[in-house]
Parts: sequence; structure tokens; C-alpha cells
Amino acid sequence: MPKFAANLSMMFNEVPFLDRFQAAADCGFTAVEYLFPYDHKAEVVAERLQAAGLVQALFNMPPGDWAAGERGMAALPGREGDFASALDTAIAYAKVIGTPLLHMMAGLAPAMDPQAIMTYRENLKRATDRTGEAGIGLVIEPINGRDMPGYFLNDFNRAVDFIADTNAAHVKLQFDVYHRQILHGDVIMALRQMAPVIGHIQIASVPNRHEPMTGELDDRRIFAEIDAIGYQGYIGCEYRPAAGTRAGLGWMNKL
Ligand SMILES: O=C(O)[C@@H](O)C(=O)CO
Ligand SMILES: [Mg+2]
Repeated sequence: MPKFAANLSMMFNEVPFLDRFQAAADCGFTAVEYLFPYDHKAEVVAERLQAAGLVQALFNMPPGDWAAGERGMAALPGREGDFASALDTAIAYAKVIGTPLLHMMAGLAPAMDPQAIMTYRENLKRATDRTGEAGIGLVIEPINGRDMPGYFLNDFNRAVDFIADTNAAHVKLQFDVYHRQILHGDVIMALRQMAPVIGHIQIASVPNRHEPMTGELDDRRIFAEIDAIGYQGYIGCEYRPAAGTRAGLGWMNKL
């Protein structure tokens, strides 16, 4: 039976961010993930996490100027200094909050541009070294171009190649089933083949990114496969509730 983490960036938006921890716990979640904690002091986020008795599963490194459209900086030539500062911030937060995994977003850059590729490799190396020293896992996530047009890391096999190049056991794939289905399909086979490098899994229905078991995929079958490949981590519920977070949680009780 999979273990689920509530994604507090998409779920429980009925209440302010800091109140979403208790809301998730009240609904039976034992773990949470979210995009960014950086609008709040790390100590305050840690306090809410602990008060709700929750485990932190993952959050992302600072992405640059999100409001201005930035979606990470790892593949952005000329932004190496900003990337390094973001990495420092993420590790400082990770230590206080206690996350086992940080997600490094690539940013918007042409996927085959040699400069972007070189920058991404160098920043991935830097992040690999720094997270390794800190004892934190690092994940990278291919994202589909419909949700994030122009995102550099838009191919699962390519992500696996980048991970292999790091030669570091703590660098892994964030396998978002929603993105996988939109980018390539063949979800079950990819789970099997990529199992050794999967560090985190997320789920949502396709194509509307709502509750699992409401889209085109057989999510029950996918959860069975996730168990079968021996995945022990959390599955992040990274979906937009169709009609209220609490009202939409029935899918979990059907498992
Ligand atoms: O799938 C997603 O969108 C997220 O996991 C993420 O980290 C970037 O938005
Ligand atoms: Mg995701």
C-alpha cells in the first residue's frame, strides 16, 4: 500500500499556507511536500510541521523569480551566482525543516542548446556535491511542455542520463506520473525500467491534474506497480482538487 504525501502547494488552498499542515494532518496525511517554503522563516515552517506531527517528504530549491515566469535556474547561462545562492538557501532550509529530498528545477531554456546543457551539468555537479555533503537527496523532474512551455528538462530518458553522469547514489529521478503520461505514456514500463533511479513519485489525473482515479490512467494499477517495484518513499498528491480538497479525498479510501 503506497504512502501518500499531501502537496500543500496544490491541496488545502482553502486555508493559508502555514495552516495547511494541520489541515493535512486532520485529513489523515502523515507527510507533506510543497514547492517552496521560502516566504516563511524555516523555523516557523518546521514548527508547523512538527506541531501537526507530519513528516516532510520534499520541497524545491528557490526557482528564481517565479512571479516573473522563472521556473528554476540550473540550465540558465549567466545565472550561476544566483543558482549557487539558491542552493545555499535550500540547504539551510532543508537542515532546519528536515527534508530528505530537494528538487532542483532546470528553468526555461532550449533543451538542446549547448550552453544550457553545459550550465545544467555544472550546476547539477555543484548541487550534487553540496547536497551530498549535507546528507540530503537531490531529485530532478522532467516536466511536460503544456504545463511549462520551454522547460529545459522535458524528457525522462534524458533525465536518467543526467543522473547517471553524476555517478552519485543520492541523485535521483522525481517521477511525476502526470508528466510522464503527457510526455511519453508507457507509465508502467517506465516505472519498471527506471525503478533503480526513482527517488520520488507524484501523482495526478491526466489530463486535468485532478484527483487520482478520475482521468485516463488506471491509477489503481499504477499504485500496484509502484508497490511491485519496491518503491518505499512517499507518493506526492500533486493535484488540484476538482471541488475542494477534503471533498475530493474519497479516492484514497477506495484503495
Ligand atoms: O510537477 C510539478 O509541477 C512540480 O513537481 C514542480 O516541482 C514544479 O512545478
Ligand atoms: Mg511534479
